Amino acid sequence: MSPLVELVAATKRFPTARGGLHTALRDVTLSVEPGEFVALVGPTGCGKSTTLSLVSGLQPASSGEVRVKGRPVTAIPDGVGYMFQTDAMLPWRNVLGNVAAGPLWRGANRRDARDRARELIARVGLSGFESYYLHQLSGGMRKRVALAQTLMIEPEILLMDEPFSALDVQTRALMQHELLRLWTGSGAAVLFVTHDLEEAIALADRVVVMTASPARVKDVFAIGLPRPRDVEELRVTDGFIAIYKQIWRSLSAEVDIARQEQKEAGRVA
Ligand SMILES: Nc1ncnc2c1ncn2[C@@H]1O[C@H](COP(=O)(O)OP(=O)(O)OP(=O)(O)O)[C@@H](O)[C@H]1O
Repeated sequence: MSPLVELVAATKRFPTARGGLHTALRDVTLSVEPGEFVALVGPTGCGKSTTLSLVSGLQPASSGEVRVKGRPVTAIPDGVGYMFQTDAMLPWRNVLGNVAAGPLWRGANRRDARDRARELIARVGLSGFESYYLHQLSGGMRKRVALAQTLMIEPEILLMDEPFSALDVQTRALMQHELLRLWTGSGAAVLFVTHDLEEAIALADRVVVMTASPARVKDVFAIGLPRPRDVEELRVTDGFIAIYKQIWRSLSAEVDIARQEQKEAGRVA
């Protein structure tokens, strides 16, 4: 059986302002199996979001192959949910209206969409807040709305691009916990981009370390920590600390390279 998500020697080049080409990804080979949680970590600007945009069909690969459910990605594939760092909530709609919006745009029956939205609002812990608007919600509550919006399509694949990075430490831990709770048993595969190595280890089955730009896959680490996981308790266990040190050795070398390159670019500019 083919993996749910598969990149084979995927390369992405972007045109630069000076008329040249910038290689953001080079020969990235990566797969995600059904139900698997994979985290991508790498230095700032290395190409993590670009990897997600190839899988989501938002950007075509310049060369190589990108397949979802065994088929080449040419447009946004069915069954893919996307959650970004920024909120995707419409300020003029309340929580219920926002969560129901996606299926309504796709022509779903109004009552069915709203019933399902209510169900999901309850699942993310926001019962009673259906009529609230964006400005009446905390950062964590907005993330819950975003999760409910994404789950409305019952995604087989969840692409998450630093979804919790704007949150304070406590709310972030709470949302990580909520994500694991909602993901467990859903059967969905997750491809999760983060700057935060602790977050990657706490959540994922595998952590993929990407190189400094252009991004390649440097190392892949299997996270054998047992589930269910308590993301806060886990961080102080010997197993967590041991795998953290191992991955950090790989990642920190790339962070140093990226910093050095930035310094040199600054000197040239
Ligand atoms: N649409 C685009 N057009 C031109 N260049 C782009 C485009 N999207 C990304 N890039 C460039 O590709 C490189 C990788 O960007 P990307 O956003 O994928 O990195 P990242 O690892 O997700 O960054 P961060 O860690 O800061 O979120 C960067 O140099 C970026 O400027």
